[in-house]
This record gives sequence, structure tokens and C-alpha cells, in this order.
Amino acid sequence: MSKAISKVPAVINEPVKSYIPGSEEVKSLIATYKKMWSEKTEIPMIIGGKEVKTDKKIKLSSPQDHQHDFGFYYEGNMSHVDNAIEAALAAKTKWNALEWEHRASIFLKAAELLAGPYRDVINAATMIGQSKNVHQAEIDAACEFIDFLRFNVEFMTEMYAEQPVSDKGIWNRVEYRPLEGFCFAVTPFNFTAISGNLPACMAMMGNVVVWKPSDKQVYSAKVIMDVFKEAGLPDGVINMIFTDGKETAEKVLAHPDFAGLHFTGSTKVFQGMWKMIGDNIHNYKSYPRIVGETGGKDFVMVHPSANVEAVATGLVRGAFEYQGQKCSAASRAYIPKSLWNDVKAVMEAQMKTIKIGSPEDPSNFVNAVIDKNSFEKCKGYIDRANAANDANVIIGGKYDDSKGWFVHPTVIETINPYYESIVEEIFGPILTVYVYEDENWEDTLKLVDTSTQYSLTGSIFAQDRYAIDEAYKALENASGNFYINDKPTGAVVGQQPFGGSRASGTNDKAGSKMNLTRWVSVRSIKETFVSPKDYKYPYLG
Ligand SMILES: NC(=O)c1ccc[n+]([C@@H]2O[C@H](COP(=O)([O-])OP(=O)(O)OC[C@H]3O[C@@H](n4cnc5c(N)ncnc54)[C@H](O)[C@@H]3O)[C@@H](O)[C@H]2O)c1
Ligand SMILES: N[C@@H](CCC=O)C(=O)O
Repeated sequence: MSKAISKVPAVINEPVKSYIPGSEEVKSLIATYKKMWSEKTEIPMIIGGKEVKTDKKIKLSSPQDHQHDFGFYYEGNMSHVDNAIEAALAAKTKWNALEWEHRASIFLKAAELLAGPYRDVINAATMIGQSKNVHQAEIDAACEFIDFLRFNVEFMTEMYAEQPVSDKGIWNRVEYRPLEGFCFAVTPFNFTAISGNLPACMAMMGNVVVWKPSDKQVYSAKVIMDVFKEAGLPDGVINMIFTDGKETAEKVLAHPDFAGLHFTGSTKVFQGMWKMIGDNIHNYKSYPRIVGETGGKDFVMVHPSANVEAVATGLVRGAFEYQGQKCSAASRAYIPKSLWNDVKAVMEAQMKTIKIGSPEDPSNFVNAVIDKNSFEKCKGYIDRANAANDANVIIGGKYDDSKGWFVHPTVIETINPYYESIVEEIFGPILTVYVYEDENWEDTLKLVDTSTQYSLTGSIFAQDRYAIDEAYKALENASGNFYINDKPTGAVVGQQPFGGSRASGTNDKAGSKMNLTRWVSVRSIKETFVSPKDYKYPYLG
């Protein structure tokens, strides 16, 4: 391997299966779901490749049926954090010395396992634990995760191939070393793919990792570790711990060998961790790399020239797929008065047909929100809008927690462009609409740009090319992912590099070469073939 300049297999996006009713693929997935639903699973932490169990068993319940318990996981304490750091550091020398082809091979094998034998399992775990419907599980847990792994291998080799020029008589090279020390991945509940990618891409670049998944994504996290193990990832390279987020961060971020944070989650948590790193800056051996992708308040800006059906469909899918629990979800829309009645009518007609319930029935488009906290948060926004003078619930607004955490897709209309639900991240199936006078198009662009702290995703709907260009320029810094005549969700790895700026994150674009560069520290090497033997410049004689 090291005796050749290897090429990795050509990469294309993993095809999304359609799961047509009655097809073998849907029968197989639902059968796996039912089997996993009725089993009682037991999920240990994985430290140094070993299963770690404690006396603290935490019940696993499903958002779509909070009384149904499908097993438990073992919660750890700060001694497990120490053990995970030690295990990572112990694995470092051998992992670092392994040729890159072996690292590539392990993660390409993991992708192949996910595409084949583990596809139903990781999808079903995501449906049960995170309440995603068949399509949402497929595009996340299977396809996006597979794409992250395969594309990152490709990006890694492109990066390795980037080499400097060399003058006559010398040979310049650069090598992409892993960071000194260990890395820390902290991941959110809402995307299995993100959860797997954050630790994996750091490990792919030769780093060793302590990974703390969300306590609401433990089931699919277990499947991720099973896949990595079967793919041949050596013990200790990724260590998965189930511990309290804040206490873990305090411990990890104070460690002198802490080298990099790869975080996805809410803005406030990221800001807290950044501050902790600042407070510890004198303790570290190197300046740590900090990558964080966080919250959003993603806009849909509509011009009077827009197509009504396209706008309504973009809003329904953008705001309500996966119950609005995507950082990219459309959660605020600005619609000209001339189109609003028509857009509203199409949305009402579409939303009447939306079925709500458990993902076990693939015809349910909307499933449950993740937990009681999220349910209560959504309920609060709906109740306050119902009571407000400057806002009104115009579609949906129902919620029911008798069996699962179900919140119906809801549209709030407000006359106040700073009303709470149009500026704050809710992370639920609630869209807020502000209707503007057509002649106020330019002022409304300014409002979209300035009324929230976020800058993650956003869309412009228009047929008028000048309007598209105007929005494109006026909203240059209002999103990291900008869509024209499309919903603001559903970025595909390798096609729309994903991430945002302002309070939404460091915009290092997950699943891209830009992100991978954060997990290496470059060493420049200059070799002189015939070394000078005299100190004098030519003109000194
Ligand atoms: N920009 C993106 O790419 C992106 C993608 C997915 C999700 N998100 C964001 O993630 C959030 C939803 O996910 P979530 O509810 O899991 O987020 P969260 O911030 O509650 O949790 C994220 C992770 O941080 C841990 N954590 C919680 N409190 C902590 C603390 N005080 N210190 C250290 N770690 C702590 C959690 O256990 C979890 O592992 C939303 O804000 C969403 O916009 C962003
Ligand atoms: N990449 C996903 C968002 C992930 C955030 O939760 C999208 O583009 O919809």
C-alpha cells in the first residue's frame, strides 16, 4: 500500500430507496422495526473497544409512545470520561502510524455495511429512537451517513495530493498530520448521519476521539459503533460515552491534551463550550481547533413573481418534514400580500392531507417531536400565539401527548416582524409567516437579514431574475446555504456543502474538504539535494 500512490473508488451519492407501499424494501424495513421495537436492547458505553456497564440504567423510550420502553443504556460518570481520554491517547501512536489506505478502507467498509446489511437496522433504530418516518430515516441514517464516509475518503485523498511546487535542486512536500492529543465530538439528537460523521471524519484523518452522543440518540449511536467495529476500526480510536454534557465538557476541555472540538447542537451550548476553551487556553499543549454547527432561524423570502404552488410546497416540506427538527427547517416566511391568500389556500389544502402518527405506519408524514421538553416548548409557542394580539394560529395548533409527543404542523401569522416565534429557534413543526406589502420588498429583505442572530439556511422564491439577483446580494450574509426556488432543507453531501455563520456556527461545512482541514496540522518538509558549502552570497566573492 505505502509502495504506491493509491486511488480510492470513484464516489457517487448513495441512491435513496423509494419504499413504495408493498415493495420488498418497505416490508423488510418495517419487519426490522417491529422486531427491534419488541426487543429489550441493552446499550453499554464503548471505551477502548470494551463494553462498559454501570449500575445506572437509563430507560429508553420512544417519542411516538413514551410508555413503550425498548431497553436501557448505561450512564457513566466522570471516571468514564477519564477512561475514555486515556483509551484514546493509548490508541494514538498505532493509529497515527497506520498508512492512510487502511483508514480509508475501514470507513469505506463501514459505508458498504450501512448500504447493505445494516441499512434496515440503522434506519429502524432512527425511526424508533428519534421518530423519523421511513423517508426521513433513509435520507439521514443510511444515505447521508454513507455519503459522509465515502466523500470524506475522497476529500482526504484530494487533500493529501495537494503538494507545493519545488524549485530546482530541492523537493518540497507537505504532510497532513493528525492533531497532537485527542479530539472531542459532541453530537445532536436529530441526525444519525451527523452523529456518526463528527467522530468518524476526525478519526479518518488519523485522530483519536472521545465521542459524547445526545442521550436522545443512543439507540442509533449504538448501531454506529457496531458498524465501525465490524468495519475494523481499532479499539480506542473512537470511544463512546453516555455522560452528562456539561460536566463532561468541563472535564474534557480542561485536559492539556485536548486538541479539537467537533460540535453540532444548539447555539447556547456551543457558546458555553467555546468560553470554557477560552478559560483553559493556558493549559493546552496546542491551540485547539473549534468547529461548531449550531442553531438556525431559516427563512423563506417570497417575491410577488413567485409560483404559488412551489412556495406552498417548499413551506410545507421545508417546515414540517421531521417535525421541523432540522437545523435547516423553514421557520419564518415573508410573503407578499398579493400572493398570501393563494399560498395559504394551497398550504391548507396540502396540510389537510398530512397524516400524523408513528413511523411504523409509513403513510404518516409527521411523527412525534423528540421529548417532553420539546413538546412543552412547542405547546408554549402555540398557546402564547393563540393569546397574542400581534399573532394568530391560522393552521394546525393542536397537540396531544397522551401516547407520544405529537404536535400538529402549525402556521402562525404575525403582524410583528420581531414576534417571538419569527425570531427564536423553536425546533418543532411551527412556521411563522409575516405578510408584507408588495412595495416593501426591499425593506423586507433588510428585515430578513437583520431580525435574527442566525445565518444558517434560507430560500428565495421568485420568477423575476432581477428579484432573485437582488435577494442573492441583499442576503449574502444571511445564510450559509442559500436556495433559489427550493426549500431550505435537504443539503446533499458533495453537492451543497452544509453550514452557517453568525450565531449558527463556524461554517466549516460538514462533509467537505474545508472541514477535514480542521483536523490536521500541516508539516512542511524541504529537502535540499546538494547543500551549500559556503555561507557567502555570490556578490561577496
Ligand atoms: N448547524 C447544523 O449543522 C446543525 C445540525 C443539527 C442540529 N443542529 C442544532 O442542534 C440543536 C438540536 O440538537 P440538540 O437538541 O441535540 O442540541 P443540544 O445543544 O441540546 O445538544 C447537543 C449535544 O450537546 C450536549 N450538551 C447539552 N448540554 C451541554 C452542555 N451544557 N455542555 C456540553 N454539552 C452539552 C448534548 O448532550 C448533546 O450531545 C438545534 O439547535 C439545531 O439547530 C445544528
Ligand atoms: N443537512 C440537513 C440539516 C441538518 C440539520 O439538522 C439539511 O440540509 O436539511
